[in-house]
Amino acid sequence: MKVLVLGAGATGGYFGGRLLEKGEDVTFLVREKRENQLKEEGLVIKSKHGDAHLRPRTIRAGSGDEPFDVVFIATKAYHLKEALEAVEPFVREYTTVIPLLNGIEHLDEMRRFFSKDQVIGGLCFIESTLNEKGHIIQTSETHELAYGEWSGRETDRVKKLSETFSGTEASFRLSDTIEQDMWQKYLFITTLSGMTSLMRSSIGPVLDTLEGRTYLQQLFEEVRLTMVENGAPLAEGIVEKQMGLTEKLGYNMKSSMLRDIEKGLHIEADHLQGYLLLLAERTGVETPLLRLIYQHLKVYEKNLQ
Ligand SMILES: NC(=O)C1=CN([C@@H]2O[C@H](COP(=O)(O)OP(=O)(O)OC[C@H]3O[C@@H](n4cnc5c(N)ncnc54)[C@H](OP(=O)(O)O)[C@@H]3O)[C@@H](O)[C@H]2O)C=CC1
Ligand SMILES: CC(C)(CO)C(=O)C(=O)O
Repeated sequence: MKVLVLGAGATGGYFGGRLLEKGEDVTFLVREKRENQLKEEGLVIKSKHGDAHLRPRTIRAGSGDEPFDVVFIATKAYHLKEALEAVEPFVREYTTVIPLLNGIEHLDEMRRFFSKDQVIGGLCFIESTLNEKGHIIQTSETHELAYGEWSGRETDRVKKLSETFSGTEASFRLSDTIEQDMWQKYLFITTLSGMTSLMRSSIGPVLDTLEGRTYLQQLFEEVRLTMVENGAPLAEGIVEKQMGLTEKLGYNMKSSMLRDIEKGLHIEADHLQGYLLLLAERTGVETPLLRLIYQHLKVYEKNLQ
């Protein structure tokens, strides 16, 4: 299977790199600076699951229209439109497109570019970042990429994907509840990134204070209610489950949003917290803490300009 990864950053570089390491036919669609970095340094993964030093094949936007069987979309949400324009010529009607972004709003944009049938569900659980040399630094125990049909069915195409993804160092999981998985990850990441960014702290110190835990629970509840009122298929008891998961995170665990803030980079505030506020307004859900967090993130963005 010919695999194209759009974006050789922290997530795309990691999972695409693991497929390449296994011997799959992987190409990365990149921009000039990253292409040069990959030529000079190679695709370097430093991970608790084993390091890798790879020489990937890269292509650039406008460099032709070679077809691919599967395309991973692994950019930040604020780069999505340009990224989709770049990848479009490499997609055919038989191509399966798998998004790795956090959130939900990108699905609308992707379905405008490709047919509903081409885009399946996808997400990843991983802590990964790029250092100043462009090396991928992967620090979490979990390094899982989940994908699946919206119907949950094990179709021929996802069976073929499973074969391609099996035996890889990272964990690729075929899910029969991918829509629910994506909403639940969205609940988790909006809360975790919102709280750790607001507090400018990893999760440990936040949980170490009584008020921190109370606010975390309140934020989970605001987001859960917003999602449920907008028809999201969340499981019963999801807040208790995710509070439990959060308590088990390492003391120094940070969201990728906080890591980006620490590096002075752009963040996905509109895509994550902002979109939820729109959904809350649409259905009349009160979300005071989410509003404060969004305002805080917008002030950070304003100061970047
Ligand atoms: N990092 C993490 O731990 C996790 C991240 N996520 C989510 O995954 C998504 C991707 O995040 P992440 O991998 O961290 O982001 P990164 O910024 O590390 O990587 C994104 C990559 O996309 C590239 N890119 C952007 N636009 C284009 C384009 N038009 N053509 C080609 N390449 C392009 C960027 O390249 P360039 O260098 O040219 O800008 C960059 O290398 C986000 O939604 C994030 O929330 C989810 C789970 C964990
Ligand atoms: C919480 C985590 C690390 C899980 O994958 C994540 O998605 C992020 O920080 O963006």
